[in-house]
Amino acid sequence: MTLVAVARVGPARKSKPQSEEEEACERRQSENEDELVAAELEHLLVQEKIVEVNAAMPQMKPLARGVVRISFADRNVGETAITKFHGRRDLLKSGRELLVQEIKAAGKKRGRDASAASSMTGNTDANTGASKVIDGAQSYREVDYVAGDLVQVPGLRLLENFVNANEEKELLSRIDEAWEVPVHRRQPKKRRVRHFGYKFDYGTRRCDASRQVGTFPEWLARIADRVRDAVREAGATRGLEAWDPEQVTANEYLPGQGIPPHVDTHSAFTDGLASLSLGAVSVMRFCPEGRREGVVDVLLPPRSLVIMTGEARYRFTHGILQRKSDPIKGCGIVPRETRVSLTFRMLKPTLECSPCPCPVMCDLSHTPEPVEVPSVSRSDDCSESAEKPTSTDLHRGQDDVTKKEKKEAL
Ligand SMILES: O=C(O)CCC(=O)C(=O)O
Ligand SMILES: [Fe+2]
Repeated sequence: MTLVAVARVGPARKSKPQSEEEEACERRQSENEDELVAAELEHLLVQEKIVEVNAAMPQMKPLARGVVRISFADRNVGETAITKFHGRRDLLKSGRELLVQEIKAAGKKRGRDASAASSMTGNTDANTGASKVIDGAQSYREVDYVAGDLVQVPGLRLLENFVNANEEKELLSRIDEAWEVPVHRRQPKKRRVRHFGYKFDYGTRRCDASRQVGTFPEWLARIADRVRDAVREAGATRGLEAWDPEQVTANEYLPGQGIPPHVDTHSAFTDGLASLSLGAVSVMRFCPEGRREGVVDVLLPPRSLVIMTGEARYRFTHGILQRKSDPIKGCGIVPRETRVSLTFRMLKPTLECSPCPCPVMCDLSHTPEPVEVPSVSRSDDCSESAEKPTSTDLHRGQDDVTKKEKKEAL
């Protein structure tokens, strides 16, 4: 996979030239200058020990005035370079600030250059040089710190400081006692997981309600009670007064690890999901019906609880991009650290989803009501016989997770 960074140097260019000749001269100079910037960047990659001398160098291509596109064949090298270069004024001989304006995985998609070029024409905050939303899921976006009710994703709620630092420490050490050895071929190969209450089956994306793997240990039951009260309160208008978590999954995300966009299986879990973040900040991406338009990135601070009810639970996919750093408003590009999450869910007594709040994201078949065709027999809504593609398959626009990784990582 190729990673593309668009580096831009400031400040603004010299005053407008008077004659055609001066203009041509200026153009030549600026073309030269951009070649020089490209050469300087190349030199910097070696100097900063990001690539080795004689190693295959990233490709540098001047794109427009003061803009250089850098293609990295190696994702890690690209991300390291970007983390080290962004926002620095001390790197270029000219003393101009280096801004990494866009970074994305280059695919075979057409119009790639056009999107890169459009990102240079006014999408940059003049004061900070930070990149704004450029192209939905295709690019790095700066994530604002969002808390409280998140209006763009109805039913999403973030409660900060849900546990304190001591509780966080204790939880982390308890979870760390016994990570599971992957047994299913689709169980995440890289991300470590642990299940409480019921095992999650990565093949069916459900829990086998007949196979309880024990009750919650005391340390988890205490937190589960608090999560129960918070979800009940958040979902009071949706009839979640009796919500009680029965299954908990612990996930460990090392830098560069994530979870593909998905909706938790409609037929297996009730409305109301909650996830507690521990250890480090991360960014969760929500997409309406898995589409890139309307994507919302939400910062999850450590010790916070994110609650999904209604549309957030049934209609929006949620996922964590596989990144080594996240651009966070006011903090710059923040390297990822190990995050552990505890996801609390309640099982449905039987596999059903009726009436389904969002049939396109449902794992069960929802056949439209028959319209005066008495001779055609139809299976009931929510029959298991005709499964739709999974919600993960329905997702479009995931930028940096390959199909294979998607299958493996969920
Ligand atoms: O890590 C998280 O917070 C989310 C995990 C998740 O979405 C899941 O286990 O279904
Ligand atoms: Fe989930």
